[in-house]
Amino acid sequence: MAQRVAVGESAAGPKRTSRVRVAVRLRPYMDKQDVKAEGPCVRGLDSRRLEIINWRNATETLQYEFDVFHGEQTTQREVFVESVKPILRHILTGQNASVFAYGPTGAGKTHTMLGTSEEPGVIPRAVREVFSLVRAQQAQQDGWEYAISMSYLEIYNEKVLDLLCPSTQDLPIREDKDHNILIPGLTSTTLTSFSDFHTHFLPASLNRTTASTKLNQRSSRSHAILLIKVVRTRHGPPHRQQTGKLYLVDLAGSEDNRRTGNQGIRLKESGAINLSLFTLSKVVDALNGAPGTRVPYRDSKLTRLLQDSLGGSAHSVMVTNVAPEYRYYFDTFTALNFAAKSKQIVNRPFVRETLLQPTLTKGKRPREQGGSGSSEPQSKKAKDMKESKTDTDSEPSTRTSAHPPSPPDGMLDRLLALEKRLLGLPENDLLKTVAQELEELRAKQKELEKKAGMFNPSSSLSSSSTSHKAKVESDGGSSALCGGTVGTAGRGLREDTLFKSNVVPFSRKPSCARPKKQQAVVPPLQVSQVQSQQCVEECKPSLAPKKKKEPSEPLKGKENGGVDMSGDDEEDWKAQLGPGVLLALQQKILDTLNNGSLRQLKDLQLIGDKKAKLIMGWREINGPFTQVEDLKKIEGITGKRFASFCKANVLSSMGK
Ligand SMILES: Nc1ncnc2c1ncn2[C@@H]1O[C@H](COP(=O)(O)OP(=O)(O)OP(=O)(O)O)[C@@H](O)[C@H]1O
Repeated sequence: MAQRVAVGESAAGPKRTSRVRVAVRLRPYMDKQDVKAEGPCVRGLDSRRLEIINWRNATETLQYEFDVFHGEQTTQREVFVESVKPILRHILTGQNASVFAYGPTGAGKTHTMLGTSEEPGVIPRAVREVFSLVRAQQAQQDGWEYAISMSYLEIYNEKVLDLLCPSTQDLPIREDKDHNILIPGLTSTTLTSFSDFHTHFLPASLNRTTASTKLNQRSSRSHAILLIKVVRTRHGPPHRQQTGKLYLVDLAGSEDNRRTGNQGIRLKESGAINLSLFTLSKVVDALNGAPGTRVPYRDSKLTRLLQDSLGGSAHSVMVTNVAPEYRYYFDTFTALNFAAKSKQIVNRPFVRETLLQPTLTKGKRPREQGGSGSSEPQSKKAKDMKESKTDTDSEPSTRTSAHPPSPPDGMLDRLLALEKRLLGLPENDLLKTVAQELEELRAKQKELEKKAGMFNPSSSLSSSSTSHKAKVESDGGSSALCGGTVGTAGRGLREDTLFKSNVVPFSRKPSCARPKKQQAVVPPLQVSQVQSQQCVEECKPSLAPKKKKEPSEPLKGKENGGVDMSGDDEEDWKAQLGPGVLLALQQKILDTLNNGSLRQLKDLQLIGDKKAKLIMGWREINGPFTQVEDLKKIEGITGKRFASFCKANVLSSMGK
């Protein structure tokens, strides 16, 4: 009987493990992607390290270290030779290998994996290499007979589609008793030469689902997975067969739909893409967590399919593609954190081998069975990072940090959690959150209506007096990425400490100047008629007269639009509301601050994209806000600004 044996458990030697090798590739800077001419926010330091400007303080950078860093000038050949070629030999000995390109949309994943006819990428180079490895083995007459085959599929909207046979419907993913992942019905085409591969692969690639989005004219809307299988058979005794699989995966890009401009079908695709990448990051989390943690492979088709390539049996290489322009900053930041996490995954390679029945006739391929087989110890992966040229942009002499550049323990968890939230909630969670929110609002409305009934019901005020649209100038919002209002003075001690170990001053002047002032449309302050009545009764001297001039007088808006309600009557309005109402409304704001998604935070008055992200970052690092006043600990939120925030949001939520 045949049996699959983990390399580590073989008699051949002590336990050996193979971890996921992480390479990061920085795409060349593209003018057209940088409409504000802000320059790059990421740069290479050496053949393993890069740095990115700290979004909390533009005078600092965050440094990361990976197995390999491929700078902007790296050629396709160099990427292949340094990051991919070393793992390919394993598939000739019954082991699995996988290469997957991860990263934000438009950062260069397809370029890396597929490339062009002038600059072929990892996929054509890897397949060519497999053929030449097999030829070399055959030339040695090692007693094995080799057969190479390919399958090609895409996961589109959580459906597995056969790219070699596009008419087939969603294919099932199965696992056999040896935990091999199988896709019954998936076309498998035998290849006899590299040109054979070309013949089948090129037309199949055209079947892949792509579309134009704001960020990429030809954006991959699916995860494409090429499977190259090498089966080697020994016909003399002992009759054995080994199957090695190579997965070459071009993942769809993670997307922030506020930037892609996706709508309709694109938005649905994007939801599926983000969900599967989110699951991928959960899988990575679990693999890095305590032993025995449940790994949620089954939560998405992508992770289910990659199950025997990630954290399992494969020699894996993840090429994380990042883009240097500021518009990709948060995508880059989260991708780097994801990659840094993945670096810790440990795989345990094993040989997939079947002992053949002696009666097997030549040419017949037996079914894979469980059973014992010999295992081949995998040689420990050599640290063969050759020192490549130093990125010309880097200025190591100006750096003073002697600390290891990778983020400190614990920080990664928090950053990953932040990443997940920034990627957006899964659709179901989002719906639940919205439903819950609506429920609360209804209850609040009832409560307010009840209260309103207690005041003079005949008194009325036109709602137009409090509802106003005005174009206001942003305060120059000063992107957090560019320093702007983000100073260091207000930064919490803990945040300072956390970053101290791996941040150094960015040695050149940050190329981003303060952003140009933006025009923002102020959403109407929705104070309902009910509250208006309440105000007239309770706050005659202050609020009522002011309402008259509000529509014609643009208010000072901050961030993404909002109203600056600060003024002489700062404390008056609180008194007018009454302590009970005020407390309830403040609690609601506090809940949003602690639990709100990025979108919900941005829905708060005077909170724009930058502040919302700062709030998320703050609570990731410091835990929940204990009181609304804690907001003052966020950089750029001064006492005055906080007062305006409170007033605008309390009044605004009364209006809801
Ligand atoms: N290393 C590189 N050198 C030159 N051009 C590059 C490089 N990487 C990417 N590009 C170019 O950048 C653009 C976007 O790259 P690509 O389509 O590969 O991104 P992607 O990450 O696959 O995006 P998506 O996830 O939306 O499919 C393409 O025009 C591509 O040719």
